[in-house]
Amino acid sequence: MSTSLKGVYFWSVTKFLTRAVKCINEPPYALIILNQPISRRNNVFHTLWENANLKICADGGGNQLHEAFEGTDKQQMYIPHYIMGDLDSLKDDVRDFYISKGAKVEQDPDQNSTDFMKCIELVRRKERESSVKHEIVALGAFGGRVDQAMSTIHYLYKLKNERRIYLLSDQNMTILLDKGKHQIHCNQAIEGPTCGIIPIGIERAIVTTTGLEWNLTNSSTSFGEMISTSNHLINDIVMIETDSPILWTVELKI
Ligand SMILES: Nc1ncnc2c1ncn2[C@@H]1O[C@H](COP(=O)(O)OP(=O)(O)OP(=O)(O)O)[C@@H](O)[C@H]1O
Ligand SMILES: Cc1ncc(C[n+]2csc(CCO)c2C)c(N)n1
Repeated sequence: MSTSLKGVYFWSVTKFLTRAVKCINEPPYALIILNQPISRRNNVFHTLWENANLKICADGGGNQLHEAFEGTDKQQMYIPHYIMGDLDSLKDDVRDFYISKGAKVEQDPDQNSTDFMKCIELVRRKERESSVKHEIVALGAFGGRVDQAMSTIHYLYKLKNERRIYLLSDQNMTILLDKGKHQIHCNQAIEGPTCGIIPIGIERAIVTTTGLEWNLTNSSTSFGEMISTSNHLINDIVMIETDSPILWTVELKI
């Protein structure tokens, strides 16, 4: 994944939530809607949707999209390009509704990969056709099944050298920071104050931070030793240097 000349990775985790109009300077992204409730109160959904180049529902994610806007005009507005998965969750009436509105429904029965991974495979396929590289925003990544949440984090690891993936849930944005230096641009009107640095999937990490209330300085972090949760942003720029991949998670005020 690309870094600046100084080898620093730049992140703007709220850029998706604040873009008023499609911005040509930002990399295109694919929005993947997972099978978790979409809150109608979530007033950034429209922004996320409008700015996405490719809109995909992962199987039962189609039911969630349909249900979230049931009985409103918006149900007709939010038509995904694809519904993809093994399709053991997509309801027949939802499938028929979206097909009638022009969505493509694709079934992949493979029982060794999740619907989320099938959606990522679809993004890869579309990229081979168009040579456009997408970042990925996955909506509804946490809040339900723990095995699904862990599987999603596992894919962050698998894809860490391929592309940026942002996991969104109702109250959080989560990304994987690979080993190296990271400059995270936070918009405190939307993000924080609460954040965490989670050394999951590795033995331990040595981490140094600035911009947090409880900074780490060459601190060793691992499960059973110390992990930084319930930390607070105190700056719009957070710097994190780590010798191993770690999760960065920040609360959203949306
Ligand atoms: N309870 C949940 N919590 C978090 N994520 C979920 C949950 N349920 C589903 N997902 C995400 O939404 C995607 C689509 O889920 P769906 O319920 O349609 O299929 P599934 O059969 O439960 O999942 P899969 O086939 O991927 O194992 C999953 O691949 C997963 O990424
Ligand atoms: C070691 C191992 N554990 C679990 C599964 C089951 N599984 C993993 S992804 C998936 C698809 C669900 O739509 C299913 C059934 C497997 N195949 N291999």
